[in-house]
Amino acid sequence: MPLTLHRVTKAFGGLVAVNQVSFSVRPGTIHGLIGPNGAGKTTLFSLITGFYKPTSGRVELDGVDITSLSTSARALKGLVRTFQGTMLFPDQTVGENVENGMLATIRPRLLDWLVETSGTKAMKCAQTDEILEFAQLSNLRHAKARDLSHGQQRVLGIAIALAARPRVLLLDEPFTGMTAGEKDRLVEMLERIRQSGTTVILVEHDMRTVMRLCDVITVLNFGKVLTEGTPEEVRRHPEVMAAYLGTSL
Ligand SMILES: Nc1ncnc2c1ncn2[C@@H]1O[C@H](COP(=O)(O)OP(=O)(O)OP(=O)(O)O)[C@@H](O)[C@H]1O
Repeated sequence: MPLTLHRVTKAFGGLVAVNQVSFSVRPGTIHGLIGPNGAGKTTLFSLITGFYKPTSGRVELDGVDITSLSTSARALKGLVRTFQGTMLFPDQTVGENVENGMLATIRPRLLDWLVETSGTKAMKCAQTDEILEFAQLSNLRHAKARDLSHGQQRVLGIAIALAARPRVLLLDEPFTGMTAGEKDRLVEMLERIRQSGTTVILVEHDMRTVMRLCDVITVLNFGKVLTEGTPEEVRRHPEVMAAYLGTSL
C-alpha cells in the first residue's frame, strides 16, 4: 500500500483531535477523507504530510516508516500536498510557478538547477510544457499568476504539485470557491491524474463531488474513523447520515 496509518493519535493538550486512526490507501485510487466540522480531517492531513508529528502511532509510505520525516523529506519520497488557500508566487508567470514546483524533487542536483545550463533549461521547459498541457493551462503560460481566476489559481496549485512528480498527491479542499464549470473540469483532471497511476488523497467538504470522484471514502467523526467504504456504502451508513444530518449526501 502506498500509504498506511497505524493507530495514529494527535492530542492538543487535553483535546484528542485524531484518535487511533488506522487506514490504508490503495495504489492508483482517489481516497476521500470526509467528516463534519471539527472531525479531525485537517489535523490528519497534517499528520500525513509531516506538518504535525503524532502523539502516538505510525505513518508508512510503501511499507517504510516515515513518521519522523519532515514535510520536505516526504515530498522527496513522492508524498506531495496542495494547500487549502492557494500558495502561488503572484508576480511570477504560470510557467515559472510550475518550474518552482519541480524544485521539490531535485534537491541532490539543486546546484545544477540554480546554475542553469542549456540542457537543464530545455528539460525544465519540456516538463513545464507537459504539465501545463495536462492541466489545460498552456494558453496561460505567460500570464501572471495574480491575473488568473480563483478556479484557475487552484488548478495551477495542483499543477505545481504535479511538477514534483508525486506518487501520492494530497489535496486539501481543492474545490472550495469554484464555479460548477470549474468543478467539472477539475473532476475530469483528477480522473486523468488517477489514470496516470498517481494515488490521490482528497479532503473535501463538497459531498456531491466526493461521492462522484472517490473510489474509497474514510469518514471521520470526533477524531475517530466512523466507517470506510465505497461512496455507495458510505452514503447508506446510518451513522454517517446522522453525522451529516441536514446535509444531502
Ligand atoms: N493547533 C491546534 N490546537 C488545539 N486544538 C486544535 C488545533 N488544531 C485543531 N484543533 C482542534 O482539533 C479538532 C479537530 O480539528 P480539525 O481542524 O482537524 O477538524 P476538521 O475536520 O478539519 O474541521 P473543519 O472541517 O472545520 O476544517 C477541533 O476540535 C479543533 O478545534
